[in-house]
Parts: sequence; C-alpha cells; structure tokens
Amino acid sequence: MTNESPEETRAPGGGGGGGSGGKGNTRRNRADDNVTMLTSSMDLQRASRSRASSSNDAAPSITSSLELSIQTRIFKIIVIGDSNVGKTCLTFRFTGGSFPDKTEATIGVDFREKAVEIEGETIKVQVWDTAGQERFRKSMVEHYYRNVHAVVFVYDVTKMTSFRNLQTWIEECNGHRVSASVPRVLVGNKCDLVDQIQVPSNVALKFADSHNMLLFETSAKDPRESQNVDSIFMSLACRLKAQKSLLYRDVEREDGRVRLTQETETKSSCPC
Ligand SMILES: Nc1nc2c(ncn2[C@@H]2O[C@H](COP(=O)(O)OP(=O)(O)OP(=O)(O)O)[C@@H](O)[C@H]2O)c(=O)[nH]1
Ligand SMILES: [Mg+2]
Repeated sequence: MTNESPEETRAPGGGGGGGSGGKGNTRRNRADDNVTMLTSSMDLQRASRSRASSSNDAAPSITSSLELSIQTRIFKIIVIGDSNVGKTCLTFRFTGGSFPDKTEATIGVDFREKAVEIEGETIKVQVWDTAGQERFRKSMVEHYYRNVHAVVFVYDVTKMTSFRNLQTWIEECNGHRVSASVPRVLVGNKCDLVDQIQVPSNVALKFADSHNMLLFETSAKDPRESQNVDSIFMSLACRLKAQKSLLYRDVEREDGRVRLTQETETKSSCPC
C-alpha cells in the first residue's frame, strides 16, 4: 500500500486495453462513445518500485518520460461505501477488465490507474479503492479526500443496510470539505444477483436525484456489464475534462520529482 498524494505522484507509462459504449441501466452518460481506454490496471506501488529500479537508466530517457508526463492530466477518483459492496471488484473491472477470483478486505487504500483517451487527449484516471471497514480506514480518511476530483459511492443492491449507510458516507465526504462542484455518482452493485435484490431502482433513483448524483446499477461480476462499469468512471473523466485542467508543473529534474498542481479552466467540448 502506498500513500502518495496526487501532487507527489509521478506519471507512469501505459499499456493496452480498452472498452467503450455499453447498455445503460437506470441513468447513464454515454461518455464512453468517443473514448478509448488505453491502459490496463496498474498498481501504483508496483509502478513506483519499477520506476525506482530503473532509476539508473540513462538520463535522456528520464527526461523524455518527464516531458511526456508534463502533458498528462491525472484525475483522482475515490470509491467509497460499506465493506463487501464490491468496491475492489468494480475498480478491478474498470482498470483490469476482469472480475478478481478472490478478494480480501481492503486495508487503507489500493491504487489502480488507467490511461484513457478522451477527444484525442490521454488522461490518467487514478482510482482510489478505499477500505470499507472502519478499522482499516481510520488513519487514511484524510488522504482519501485530499485533492479528490470525483467520488463514487457504492452500495450493494442485495443489502439494504449498505444503501441506508450511504447517508453516513455522504456526510463523511461533506465533512472533509469536498466541494459541491466535485462530481459524485451512485453505484448499485451486484445486479447479477437478481433474486436477492433488496433496493428497488426507483428508491435508489430518488435518493440519487435528491443528492444530485447519477445512478448506475451494474455488476462487477457479470462480464456483460463491463462496459457499464467503464461508463461510471468514463462519465466522471469526461465531466472532469470539461471542467478543469490538471497539469504537471514544477518539474524538478535533479531528482526526477514531478509536482502536480491544479488549475481551473473552462472547456465545453466533452461529448458527454
Ligand atoms: N455476485 C456478485 N458478487 C460480487 C460483485 N462484486 C463483488 N462481489 C463479491 O463481493 C465480495 C466483496 O467484494 P469486494 O470488492 O472485496 O468488496 P469491498 O467493497 O472492496 O470490501 P472492503 O474492501 O472490505 O471495503 C467478494 O466476495 C466479491 O466476489 C458482483 O457484482 N456480483
Ligand atoms: Mg475492497
């Protein structure tokens, strides 16, 4: 587990992978129609180690990779909700394109990252998969909300308590001075368990509307829903791209550190 803040995160390189479009359930942006996923899951901790091990590479390659990094914007999206609702599986599905065979309760936070292309611009979506269990999250909460760009609230459609507890999660978010302009979405997960659904769509939709959120009902497990899972994150990335510009600045070439600063600009050409 790493604890890098976005300002300190160095942009790693990317690989392949992809997804777009998909059927909607309740309300959904078609953000992904004009979007191409570029990179599969990247554990930032591993990426950090790999960067460290290659730090003896020739200086020109470091310089050119930093120059590439300067062009890359990073959006920090946190995933919040009760333990066992499927936060890890959803983030894994988005960044890795599959459902994990086995998961354990998240301790602190797990970082996953995916590079996506929106209207010709490559953007890194940095997903913070947070711990639902209080004992595994209490020392980390400040870090979750620090400089966050978007929030995904998750409940389990087969567990009414996870839906009722959303109010507490929203209050925690508000209590950490997350601006009202930070986009938030609501995700009802485990829709594949059709015989066990406890949270009706209309109830969830009403709740989402009252909190000015889009609602996505989906399943991290069902591969037919993978594009819908992608849409959760891509709709946010599109909204963020339209709202603000996050740029790497203050390149300190001596030690290879890159600091991310945030500035706001108005852009209006996002397809979603
Ligand atoms: N049927 C079904 N099971 C799911 C789905 N998503 C997750 N699960 C299962 O739900 C359990 C919990 O999933 P996790 O992703 O680890 O839950 P979490 O929200 O990350 O839990 P914490 O890390 O403790 O906060 C695991 O057994 C998953 O296999 C889904 O869409 N459908
Ligand atoms: Mg987890």
